Amino acid sequence: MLSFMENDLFSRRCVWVNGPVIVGGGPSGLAVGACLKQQGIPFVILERADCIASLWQKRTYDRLKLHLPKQFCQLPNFPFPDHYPEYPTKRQFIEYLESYAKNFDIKPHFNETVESAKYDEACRLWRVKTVSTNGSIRSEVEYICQWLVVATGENAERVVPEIDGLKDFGGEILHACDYKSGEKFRGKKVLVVGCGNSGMEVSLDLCNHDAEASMLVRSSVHVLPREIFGKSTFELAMFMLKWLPLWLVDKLLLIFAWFILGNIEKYGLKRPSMGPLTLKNKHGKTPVLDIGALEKIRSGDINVVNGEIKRFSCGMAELNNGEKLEIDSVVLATGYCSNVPYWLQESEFFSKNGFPKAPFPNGWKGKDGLYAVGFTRRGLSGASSDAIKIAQDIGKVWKEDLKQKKQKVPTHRRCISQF
Ligand SMILES: Cc1cc2nc3c(=O)[nH]c(=O)nc-3n(C[C@H](O)[C@H](O)[C@H](O)COP(=O)(O)OP(=O)(O)OC[C@H]3O[C@@H](n4cnc5c(N)ncnc54)[C@H](O)[C@@H]3O)c2cc1C
Ligand SMILES: NC(=O)C1=CN([C@@H]2O[C@H](COP(=O)(O)OP(=O)(O)OC[C@H]3O[C@@H](n4cnc5c(N)ncnc54)[C@H](OP(=O)(O)O)[C@@H]3O)[C@@H](O)[C@H]2O)C=CC1
Ligand SMILES: O=C(O)C(=O)Cc1c[nH]c2ccccc12
Repeated sequence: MLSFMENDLFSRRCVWVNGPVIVGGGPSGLAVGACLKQQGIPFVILERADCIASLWQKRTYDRLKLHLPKQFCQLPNFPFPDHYPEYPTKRQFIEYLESYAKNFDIKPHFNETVESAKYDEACRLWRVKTVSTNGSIRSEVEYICQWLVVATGENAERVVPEIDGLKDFGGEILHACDYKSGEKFRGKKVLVVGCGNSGMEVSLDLCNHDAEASMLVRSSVHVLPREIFGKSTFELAMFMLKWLPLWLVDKLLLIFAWFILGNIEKYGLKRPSMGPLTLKNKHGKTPVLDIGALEKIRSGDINVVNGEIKRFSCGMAELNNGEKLEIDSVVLATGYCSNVPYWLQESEFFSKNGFPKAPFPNGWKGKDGLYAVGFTRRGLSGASSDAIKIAQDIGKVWKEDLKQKKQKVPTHRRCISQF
């Protein structure tokens, strides 16, 4: 390790990593780490936050629960405790991840943000640069490694739309990732922009805290019941997909949804023309799994507003159709995006939107030792299947290298023993 300090406020180091560098200490990074540990392969995880799974610990609301049953959300080689409910709470999921990291003795480097990563053709190694600040001290580290595993997630950055007049609005405007609870909005008129799972659940939470929630739907949305005839919709869909084509499973899901939820279009929730799983596969748009918002929409407690925001003014949102909404606060449940294009200098494997170009199940491996985990648009189960494949793939090369090194060892040992 080379290390030098230029002055008190700035340090720069260069570190050789024997094994892969994993960028991101969320469920995906931890899963790869655990699978590598099992093969005795060392690695370094770089995490920009001061904890593991920062999305879950810092950027989600209090009432959040997993919306897929627990068997689809557990990471490799470490099941959820038996006493966990079918849909663990956010706290339980975080505790599970903490014990996962402890069980496999995974210790990420916290507070280190990867700002660039580049393959050095000359030495055939990756150069990964991180920045961390501790008070007034800025530290830069360059990690050099043979393998780079991208595990920064599909939800790395918030999407904040540019809407005229946001500055003139006057009330509170926050993204869903900063929303914790409806407590502080009691009695307030809140506009929730977006009707994905976040928009629906934030609206429901606001309602449960006696706030007046309006939810803006600009295009369309698939709402499915979380359970169909007592069985999880997701599980049922996965089961049907073993025997039936995607389009047919989509049709059946919509028939069941119609049977259980009725016609939701009359509440302003227009369904997309593509089926729910096809849409998820093609465009990554997750269907809403209803956990109670629909009932509040039916009863009129959540007010669905169709349209797009034209501009904000003082205490007001004006829509394209001329409608004006008087509101106190705005929650932007407008989704997330990948941040890979900001730091990874590579354009063959990753596309401009920060997702691997190859669709599932082929988007986990690039060339020159580059891997991606957790970009399958299949939630935690997709991340787990990527992690297993990546660790196996690295393991093969690792064992081969080890064999070659061992073959060289006797001569080396002889040399030493001659002294
Ligand atoms: C509200 C919400 C609920 C969800 N519920 C479910 C569910 O019930 N079931 C399911 O299967 N999926 C769910 N998901 C999908 C979600 O993608 C996964 O749960 C999971 O968090 C993905 O793990 P990940 O490690 O890939 O990404 P993340 O959890 O986002 O972790 C990525 C980590 O990388 C770090 N990072 C990012 N950029 C950098 C950088 N440049 N340098 C260093 N570190 C960096 C981040 O700080 C973060 O800790 C949910 C998503 C959201 C937003
Ligand atoms: N309990 C759970 O497990 C939960 C899981 N999640 C997951 O987290 C991920 C992210 O979900 P979510 O945060 O809901 O994001 P999504 O990307 O799913 O939804 C974003 C919503 O915002 C709308 N939108 C975006 N920009 C604008 C704009 N400028 N004006 C009006 N509307 C806009 C979109 O509309 P349009 O369709 O027209 O683009 C869409 O309705 C998903 O995978 C989801 O399943 C989230 C919450 C809870
Ligand atoms: O909640 C998410 O973000 C997920 O990605 C979980 C998920 C993967 N595939 C799905 C299909 C229907 C509903 C949720 C998911």
